[in-house]
Amino acid sequence: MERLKSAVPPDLRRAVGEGTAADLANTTSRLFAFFDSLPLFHQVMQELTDPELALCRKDKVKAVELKGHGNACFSRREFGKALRFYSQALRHVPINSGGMDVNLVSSLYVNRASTMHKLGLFEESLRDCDRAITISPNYSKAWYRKGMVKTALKNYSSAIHDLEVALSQEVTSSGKSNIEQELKLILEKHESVNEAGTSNCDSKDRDLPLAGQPHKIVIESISTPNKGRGMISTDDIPPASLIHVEDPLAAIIMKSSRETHCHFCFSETPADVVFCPSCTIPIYCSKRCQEQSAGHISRDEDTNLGYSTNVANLSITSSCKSPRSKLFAEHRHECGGAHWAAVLPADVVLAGRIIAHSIVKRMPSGKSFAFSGPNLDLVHHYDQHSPANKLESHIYAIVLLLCLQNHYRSDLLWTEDSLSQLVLLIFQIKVNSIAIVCMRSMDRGPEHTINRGFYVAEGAKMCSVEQVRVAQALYVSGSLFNHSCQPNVHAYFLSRAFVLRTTEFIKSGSPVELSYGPQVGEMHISERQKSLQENYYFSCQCSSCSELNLSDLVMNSFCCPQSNCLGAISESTYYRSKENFVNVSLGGSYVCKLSLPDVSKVDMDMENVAKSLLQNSGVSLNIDHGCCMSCRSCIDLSSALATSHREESTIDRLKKHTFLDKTLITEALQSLKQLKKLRHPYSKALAQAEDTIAEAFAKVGDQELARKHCEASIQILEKLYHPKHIIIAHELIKLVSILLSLGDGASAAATFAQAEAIFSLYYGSHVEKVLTYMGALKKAVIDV
Ligand SMILES: C[S@@+](CC[C@H](N)C(=O)[O-])C[C@H]1O[C@@H](n2cnc3c(N)ncnc32)[C@H](O)[C@@H]1O
Repeated sequence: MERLKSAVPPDLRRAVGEGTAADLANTTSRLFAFFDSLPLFHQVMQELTDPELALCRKDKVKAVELKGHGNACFSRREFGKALRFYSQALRHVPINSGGMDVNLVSSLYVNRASTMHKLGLFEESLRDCDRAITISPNYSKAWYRKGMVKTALKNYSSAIHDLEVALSQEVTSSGKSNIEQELKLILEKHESVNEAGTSNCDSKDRDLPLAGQPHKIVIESISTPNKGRGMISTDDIPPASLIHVEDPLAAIIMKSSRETHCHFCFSETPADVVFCPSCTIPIYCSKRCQEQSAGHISRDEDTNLGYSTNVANLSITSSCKSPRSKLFAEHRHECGGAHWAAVLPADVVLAGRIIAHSIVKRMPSGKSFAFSGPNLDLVHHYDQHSPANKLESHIYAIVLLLCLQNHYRSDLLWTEDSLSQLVLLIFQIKVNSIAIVCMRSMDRGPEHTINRGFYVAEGAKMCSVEQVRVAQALYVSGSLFNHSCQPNVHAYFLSRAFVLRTTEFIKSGSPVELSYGPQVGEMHISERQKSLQENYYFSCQCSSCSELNLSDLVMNSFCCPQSNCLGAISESTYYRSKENFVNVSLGGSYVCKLSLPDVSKVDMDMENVAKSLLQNSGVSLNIDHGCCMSCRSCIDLSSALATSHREESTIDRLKKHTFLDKTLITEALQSLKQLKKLRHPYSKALAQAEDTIAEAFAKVGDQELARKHCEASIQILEKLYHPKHIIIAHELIKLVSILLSLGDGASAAATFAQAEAIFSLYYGSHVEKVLTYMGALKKAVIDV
């Protein structure tokens, strides 16, 4: 794309960069006319759309070669490596009905099944056997392997059936006698051992979980004076109520998760990963996801296959009704050899999926029709974008349109207006799409340092999760929720479904707002304002951005040099006007204007931290950066900052080392001591330092000290966030595992109950679905 960008002449570049949304018809058609006469453009389009040049074509020769490597590793008993080679072979082998070499594909499934059997991955192995049998029902080796895995699972009667089928299909006498021997052994075991339950081997290929039903709560979209449209509640809503469940109009995996997560449901892929039948790019956790994403669905596509969540009970009035999403094979138009979808940025490919969805919905069979995108009526902020962004999106819109036309051929006619619509859609996606976040389990050996993780007693499995952004999606109704830095709803995902739950009581008529990322306690007001302005083009006026609050005062602050003063010293300058407003600026730039909280409601912490600002009403007052907000003593801020960064990075070394020696911990403790002299006792830097040190002590087995530092971290976090914030629950979970290791069952149970109560507020009945470790931890707490 850089080649195309630099070929655009300066006058056209200027016209595009300085143009507004009203000029789009003109700027897009001028740029298209320029590209149409540019040989380089046609070369780029050829590279992107010609299947002969595609890097993602199926390749039988390569598949055979990879199978050979797999076989060699298997004979050397390098099963992990063999598994990877067989999977890669399956990725490259043609598996669509046209070019499929049936014997090669089914032997690959069976070889992978045998490898997974060796690795103890029984469920996965059985699924591959079934895949081989579906393709080659008379394939003796597939039935044999299936029988052997069932034997390992002690499911003898089923294993006997499978081996009998294998025997009836086997043609070689050596093969027959081998199966007969196994059968004899199994029959003996069957007589002496009780039967195990049947395994749910094909569960992966069955239905995805339902997201659950939202409460019958009415939220509606209204027009607000300064936030555009927004959602409000038309009823009182209790805390922890499920208020919204929605499937995406379209979604796309992030590049960083392409090799680890299913491209349809976005869960982590199992060992028996499934590939696209026509190209080598997407990977899926099951055949079911593959079919939904790439097409080839044998059942009626309009039938609800069990995954889509039912939003029928959710009353959303006015213009924000979500179209009942029909299943649409969103990868189908990208497939077929060309690799443009793997090369273009995710938001551009997402725009392509939305257009393809609308094309497929309206496509009258056998007739050409004019392109027009879906009328999503979403904000785009086109005019506020930088000239570079505008030019880039123009180029992507032209390229995408031609890629789509290449797929739909003469069915798709387009006009200048089509290009303007596409540019706007790309900008709508920038502001309205939502990152799908999943909780990745980090269940490794106890030697690993973890994020938000915890350890249980010696020898037990360590369970932990970290948040990963796996995909980007557009939700039609979900796009109408505005932002607050102190949200009253929590958003999470069940597979592709977007779920919203209230975290506090919401009075009828109040705004229902989620966080776009920036939150009080997580980010300082200056960072929140900057992030929201840069990404969403608004200046936040939520309650936490319009009134002075403790969290913002202390989060990045230093402590006062006067020994008995709890005042905070900030990098920001606070100027209080006679009208009792406080103007905040940072590094000479204005940040925002805040009102003073009602003095009668100010708690002691806040008063101690910012006495000067709160008490001298009716006079103007300047608290310069580096000066105490309570007693106005000053420190050398730049030297304090430099020392703090140095000490923080000494402590952070604990996270980078797998094996912690005594010196590292001693140095970290020294740094913590220095940090405590510098940083305000409620500052984020101290909370993080305490947390890192707690994890280090847990790792080396000193659970008493781990407990002490973990509790210190929680105490600070309770000042920065409110005590029922989800961050506190994650920290409490760490404390539970430390308490379990100490054998303090009573404290562990009480702390677990505290964390569980907070999580229930955020996830309701979905707690264990989202935080998969909770079930095991609960059991550990009960068992102690
Ligand atoms: C995902 S949309 C939300 C719905 C939007 N208000 C509408 O009318 O379609 C995001 C945009 O809404 C506006 N917005 C969201 N939260 C806001 C807030 N707290 N204050 C001001 N504008 C806000 C901004 O223009 C932002 O770019």
